[in-house]
Amino acid sequence: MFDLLAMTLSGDPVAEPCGQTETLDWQWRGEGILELSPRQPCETAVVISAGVHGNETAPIELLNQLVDDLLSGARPLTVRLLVLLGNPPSMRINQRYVEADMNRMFGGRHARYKPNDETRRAQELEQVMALFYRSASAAGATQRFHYDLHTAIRGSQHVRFGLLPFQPRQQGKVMLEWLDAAGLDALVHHRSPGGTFTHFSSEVFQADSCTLELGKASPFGSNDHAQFSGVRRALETLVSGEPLPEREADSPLLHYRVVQDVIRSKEDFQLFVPGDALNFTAFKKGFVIAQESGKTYRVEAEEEVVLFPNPNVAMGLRAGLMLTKM
Ligand SMILES: O=C(O)CCC(=O)N[C@@H](CCC(=O)O)C(=O)O
Ligand SMILES: [Zn+2]
Repeated sequence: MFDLLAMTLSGDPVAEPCGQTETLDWQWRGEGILELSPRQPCETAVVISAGVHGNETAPIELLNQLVDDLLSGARPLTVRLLVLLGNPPSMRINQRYVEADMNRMFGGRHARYKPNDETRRAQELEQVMALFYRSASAAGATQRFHYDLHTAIRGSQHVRFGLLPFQPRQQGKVMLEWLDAAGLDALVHHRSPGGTFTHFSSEVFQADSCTLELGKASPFGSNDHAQFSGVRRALETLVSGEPLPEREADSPLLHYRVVQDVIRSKEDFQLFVPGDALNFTAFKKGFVIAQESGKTYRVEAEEEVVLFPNPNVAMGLRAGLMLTKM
């Protein structure tokens, strides 16, 4: 049977770019880009992406299994579904990216970079998403979701969490209930626009969008999928129109807001978060998080927690986020 991940990793041209099962039609729209449509009319258009960072393999495996279940008929499809494996060349070499981080390029920001495979791919994904949501709307699908699946570089005090892109409208109630049911430990609310894929889908297509972080990056085949069973179950219910699963978590979902974006903008940038600090480690007021000529980042609230601290990002990019509890 058609194996999305194997097909994408092989890089081979696809012999049959479209096909059907008893209940759905599928179409290979480009490398790692698969659209699935049920024969019945539906109100919901869903994009699920993974592999925008090539070394974040757990969600790629999870998504591949979901596609397999749909194509084999083990699971019914009741939504229009676009599945995207974001950055196949970086998946092949198990690296976050080849030349530049694609998850900073969306919303046309790819035009600010020297052209490369990743700028072209970001543009292609934007176009594919636009066509998908438009054609789904024309076919009567009015509700749009986008979940972009990632894993973190560091270990984390919250193993499963989501990041909601900044947007002026209220976050959709249906999505918030879904995120809770998926058993996430925390939700981070961005406070400014960014070049992420979910910011793009939220801003341009008014999709209910969330970046999901599932554990720590490991090579293909070495992921503990039991950690993400709630998210897998929630995705299954989403694509099959089933009731939400029961939340499997000991504690309620925590909410954080971003209070500082730490940007590496000078060569002498230094980050003072210890290399072994987990995501969501707390720092007290006054702690110097980072410094470069002309700028010092300090904890300003009584306590702030750090997310994605990384001194090795390219110039001009985010080297960490500071959050407070909401
Ligand atoms: O662990 C890290 O440093 C990064 C993990 C990751 O790729 N996270 C996403 C979050 C996107 C968002 O803010 O919505 C990213 O940095 O692109
Ligand atoms: Zn990522």
